[in-house]
Amino acid sequence: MSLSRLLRYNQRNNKTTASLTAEHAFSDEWAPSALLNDSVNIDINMAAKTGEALNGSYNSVSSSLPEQNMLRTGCTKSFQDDEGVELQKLTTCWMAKIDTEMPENISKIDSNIISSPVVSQVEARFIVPRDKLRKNYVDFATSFANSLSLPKSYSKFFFFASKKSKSITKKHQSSDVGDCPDDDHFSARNDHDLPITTTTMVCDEIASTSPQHEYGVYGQDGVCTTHVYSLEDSISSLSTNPLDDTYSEAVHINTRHIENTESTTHSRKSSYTTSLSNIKRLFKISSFNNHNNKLYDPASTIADDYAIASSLNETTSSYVSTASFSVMSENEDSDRDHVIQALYSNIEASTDLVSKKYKDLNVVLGEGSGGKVKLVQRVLDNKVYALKEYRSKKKKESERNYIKKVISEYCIASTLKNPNICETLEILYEDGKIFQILEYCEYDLFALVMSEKMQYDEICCLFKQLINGVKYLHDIGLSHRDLKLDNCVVTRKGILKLIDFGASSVFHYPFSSRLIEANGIVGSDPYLSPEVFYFEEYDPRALDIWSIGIIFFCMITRRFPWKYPKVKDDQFKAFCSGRGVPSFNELVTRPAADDENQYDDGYEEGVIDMGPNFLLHRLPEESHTIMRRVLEISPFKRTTVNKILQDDWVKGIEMCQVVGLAGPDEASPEIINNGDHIHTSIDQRYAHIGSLHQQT
Ligand SMILES: Nc1ncnc2c1ncn2[C@@H]1O[C@H](COP(=O)(O)OP(=O)(O)OP(=O)(O)O)[C@@H](O)[C@H]1O
Repeated sequence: MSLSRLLRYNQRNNKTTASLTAEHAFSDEWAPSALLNDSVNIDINMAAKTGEALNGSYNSVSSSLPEQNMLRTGCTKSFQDDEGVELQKLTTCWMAKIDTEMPENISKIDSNIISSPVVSQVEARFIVPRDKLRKNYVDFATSFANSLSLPKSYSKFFFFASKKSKSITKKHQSSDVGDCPDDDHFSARNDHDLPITTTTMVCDEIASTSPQHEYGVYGQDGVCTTHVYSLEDSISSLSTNPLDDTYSEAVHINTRHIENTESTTHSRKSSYTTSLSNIKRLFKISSFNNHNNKLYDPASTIADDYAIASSLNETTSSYVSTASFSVMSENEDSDRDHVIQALYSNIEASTDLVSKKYKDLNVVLGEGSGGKVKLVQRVLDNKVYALKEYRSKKKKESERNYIKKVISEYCIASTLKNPNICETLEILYEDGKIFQILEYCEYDLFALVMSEKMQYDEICCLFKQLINGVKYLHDIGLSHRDLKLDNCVVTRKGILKLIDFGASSVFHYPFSSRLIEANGIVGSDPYLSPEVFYFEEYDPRALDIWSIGIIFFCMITRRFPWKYPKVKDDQFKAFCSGRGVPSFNELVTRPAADDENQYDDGYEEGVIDMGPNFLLHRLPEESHTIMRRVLEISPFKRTTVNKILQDDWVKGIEMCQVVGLAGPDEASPEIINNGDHIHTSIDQRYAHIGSLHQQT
């Protein structure tokens, strides 16, 4: 299906491109296309077959598959396309050059149906030098006050004092091994103090009756204890383990948070409300330490940690226990209200109207759950920017929450300074609407992928830039949580930048070794990692890593691997199969191996129809080593952004880099193309999702 046909279809069906993509990516065309092979005549839908096997009473998922269905062959050459003209049309650009320009193991795909990737996410851990932290604090407070035309002294109202309080604690798992704060999942196997919630206690009870399902929660003695997750899918379709009856109860109790799972884009209720209080807390810590001119003080950190946990609870949706929430000071809450109202009043009172400063160029770049993004020109110097007009307040939404969401996103985005992060310049208010001004980037990655013009080297370059952008976020304690093609924009010179920090979350504060887990399902289904559906709380870094893998897959194949990562999805089920474990429960909770070289995910050379190979055989062979670990089902075994960058293939990617200062207000930064690849140019009419929609 060509782009225009796809979009017309989309329009006819009154769907967004993204949801269309998601639906189509998993049509019946997928499995057979992957399996067509001259040498092995398979006339069944393998995914269905695999699903059947998974539902049967076999000892293990791998043993459940009949031997004759195991394809072990060089699958690429024998691919047979029998869709005639339509298919030929589809394989015109770089896909047509697969045999010559891409690694041999990549199989052609028989359909041109592109998935419109929907992505999400934010935020990183913070182990930053004190100097850098102080600088961040000063930059943030100053830029925030400036952007709102606040007097400098006003920024002090932005930070709150924490209240010391006792809390019941629970040990939490971490996701990887290693104590080095600069490396990977730094907090692995550390104990983390978090207030207990009702839900976690319920699950603790359940888990204690089924010790073989315990995972990833390490006590001082190094023994795993338990964690919370719900497993309705595994029960319904995968597991044959009698102990799973216990899990039925857990599912019954813990599925309240699984909402809107059929929709492509998930609610951001919790994440939006997280950001402001968390970022205030984050800077409060630096403010505190700076003010007292003393080095890291564990005592103050504990108090701060507790305060962070309190403010974090504010962000969770109604199902979360209020045991810790209730101890949050009423004063603190009203302080916060006061500040938000004051900030809002200040924006409202501003005479810096958007219509006076920017001319609307009547081009819609994109539209999402957060609002509409348009092209504008600054009156002062005729420079072009992207203007994000936030959606209006919903009827049922309180004014406070609405303002908080908008300001949170702005606070985070405007603080980030990196060549691979889109610069946010200012926030403005006019006629009851709030606007954000962003650096303009000529293309979005979704449109570039849809153009079918990208060469392999260019894809790799953009992929490495994406990893670098995420590394920057993770290094400062922030996870994005909504990474997707649509949230990557690209400049004319081929520099990729991340946008949309509406779902981002802080996972780590300076001077704290504690991992702050995220909760809630945010983002877009195809990019979500499996644990997001199964765990009540999860490490948001691992979610970002998974989304990076899905984005790479989408760039290479121009389609989604599945609709969502749940075992009721046949494609995802096939991906989970053949891994030598009895149930999905075990798959998603497998702890990290002590010895990384012992990594085992069931990968088998030559198998193309199930397990990791289900995706890998569609990707360049050189990417397999790291992509296995990126798309690792267990978040505890999944790799980290630093390790991705250490991979030989990734290290060897020639990536375009910005040298000097980035951003529209700076003198033009130099861009170094470290290879001889070129970056695709596409007609501006097709350069953004918004304009694609307008064309149809
Ligand atoms: N700085 C920019 N330059 C060019 N295009 C942009 C820019 N920012 C956003 N866009 C376009 O607008 C689209 C929507 O932007 P954004 O993701 O910020 O909106 P949103 O409402 O938060 O979307 P979502 O539903 O994903 O939350 C992007 O996919 C992109 O195509």
